Amino acid sequence: MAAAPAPPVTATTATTTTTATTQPGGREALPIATSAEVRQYAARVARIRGRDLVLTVGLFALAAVAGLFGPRLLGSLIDGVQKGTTAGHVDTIVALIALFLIVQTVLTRYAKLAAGKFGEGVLAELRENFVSRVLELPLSVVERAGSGDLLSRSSRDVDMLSMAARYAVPTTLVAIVTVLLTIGALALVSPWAVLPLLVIVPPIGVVFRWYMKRAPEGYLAESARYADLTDSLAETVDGARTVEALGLQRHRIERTDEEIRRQFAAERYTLRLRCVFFPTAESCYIVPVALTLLFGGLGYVHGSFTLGQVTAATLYMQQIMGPIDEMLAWADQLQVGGASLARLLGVAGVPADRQASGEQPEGEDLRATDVRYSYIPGREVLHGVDLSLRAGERLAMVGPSGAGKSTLGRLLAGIHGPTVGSVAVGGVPLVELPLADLRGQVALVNQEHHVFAGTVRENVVLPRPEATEEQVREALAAVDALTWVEALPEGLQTPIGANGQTLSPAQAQQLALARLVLADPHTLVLDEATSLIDPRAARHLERSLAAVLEGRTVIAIAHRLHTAHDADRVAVVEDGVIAELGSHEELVETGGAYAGLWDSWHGRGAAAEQV
Ligand SMILES: Nc1ncnc2c1ncn2[C@@H]1O[C@H](COP(=O)(O)OP(=O)(O)OP(=O)(O)O)[C@@H](O)[C@H]1O
Repeated sequence: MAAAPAPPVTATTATTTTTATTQPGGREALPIATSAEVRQYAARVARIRGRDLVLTVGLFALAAVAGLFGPRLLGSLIDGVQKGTTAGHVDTIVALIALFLIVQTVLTRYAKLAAGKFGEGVLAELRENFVSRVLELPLSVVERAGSGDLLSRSSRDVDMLSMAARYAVPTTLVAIVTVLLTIGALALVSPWAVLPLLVIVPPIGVVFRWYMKRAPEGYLAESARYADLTDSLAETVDGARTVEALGLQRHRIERTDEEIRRQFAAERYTLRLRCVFFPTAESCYIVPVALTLLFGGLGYVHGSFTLGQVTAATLYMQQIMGPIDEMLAWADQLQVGGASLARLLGVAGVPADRQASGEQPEGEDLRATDVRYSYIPGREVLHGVDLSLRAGERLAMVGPSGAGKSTLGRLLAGIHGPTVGSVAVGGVPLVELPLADLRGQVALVNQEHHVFAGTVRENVVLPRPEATEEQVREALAAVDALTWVEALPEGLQTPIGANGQTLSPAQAQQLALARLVLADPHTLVLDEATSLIDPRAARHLERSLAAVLEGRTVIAIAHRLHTAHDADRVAVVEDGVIAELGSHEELVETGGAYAGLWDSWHGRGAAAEQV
């Protein structure tokens, strides 16, 4: 096969430190664990599951020992027949061969069972760790990495690893044990019988080293390219309407073609490695058998070996090639599994963006002190914001597009931690509160009203799984949603989301609001909560929202000036700082940016309501 150029490897070769790398499109891939970390993890698993591992290897070793009696007995049978023996002796040997075959079969069955238990146990633990690590990932990291990377790690990499844990690891261990025992059995037949095996060690060693030097990078690059492709496809599907509206089909197809080309190059590279490695290794297998027959035959003619010895040595030589082949074949799968394990473990290398200090907030006041924030290192979008809110206060944030209102809102809701400075509630920084406690203090309300696959009840109780039926109904009633929920075919138990009843955006938003009522935070940050919903639904929703806001501190990112007019204070955000802060009256009197906006709103009338 023609040599393919090696694809550029953006995933690290995992030799020194856990690393995040930049992907096409400016995305920052999640980190990949180093080979030292992968080895440490494997050693830890071997320690924790030592009993299962010893049982598995022990049973396979016993099965291999049982399998070694056959050739030896056959050899002695041939020698016996040659020298002249009784029919009874022949029958005994045949019965013994049959007995050892049965013992080997039974032991192999239990060994495979033990191997299965071991592999499934390792996999289950790894999956659980992975899921809990993914759920703890800082949102900012997921946003930077894109969903494709996470999706491919949780699907393709888990699949690859399950192949390795279920089959490659146990089979390789068994093959190693079987090869060692068979070499021992060969040496017992005659120390000379081991020599033909040594002939194939150099060529297989060379090609194996050549392969192992290239394969880890190759498989990591293959996984990374697969993640890029998944990302690109997911982006196209998510943004299908935008693609259609802006006529971007050609552009998206070209982008996908490019991703496919890169993935193809990565796969062709690893295929080329396999095309060199496997044929070379497999063509070596026949050599020791041929040499044993040749030199064994010569030795027999010269009287150095018996026919039985030659038969036993040839059978052992043939028998040993099976496990050697399995070792080499699974080495490939182990490489793939190792690369996948490095990608799964790498997720644990993402530093947490919050660390619970155990302190409890005293009071409900929210305070931002010298808050600075950068999405991309070196590109600050908030430049030192100070803001203090009393419990129960209503603050409206206004300002031009891109000024930093949403970013500040997300920091005030504790979604992201500030790069510099702090946002604290009752004296405790939000990033020092466990997530469950944080959601009971401050929450963000925005246009994202995702409906999870499950029943209406399951969707509402997400922040408080222990909520009673009565509390769920009260929460739904508070946002004016109980009537339509009860009208659904199975009421609270009606399946919604994927494969369930379809909800309107307003209904989905009401469920999100009911969730908030259950979480019961004292402070809410509203970001464009109703702007995308049709005006009639919006009015209905505003009533639901008003019920939720009642009695809470509210920071509203205001897109209508009347929201600002009705608020206790208004913050004008410009270029990442709070340029003006005061009540509507004070700001109008000062004659600054807000006064200008207010004048123009008056001047243009209701049509100019949008800021
Ligand atoms: N996820 C992100 N990654 C990188 N930069 C971002 C990200 N989100 C926002 N920004 C940048 O941060 C700056 C502030 O954006 P932000 O959305 O907070 O402004 P805004 O005042 O809320 O604007 P709008 O009213 O249009 O929503 C902008 O320059 C924007 O491009």
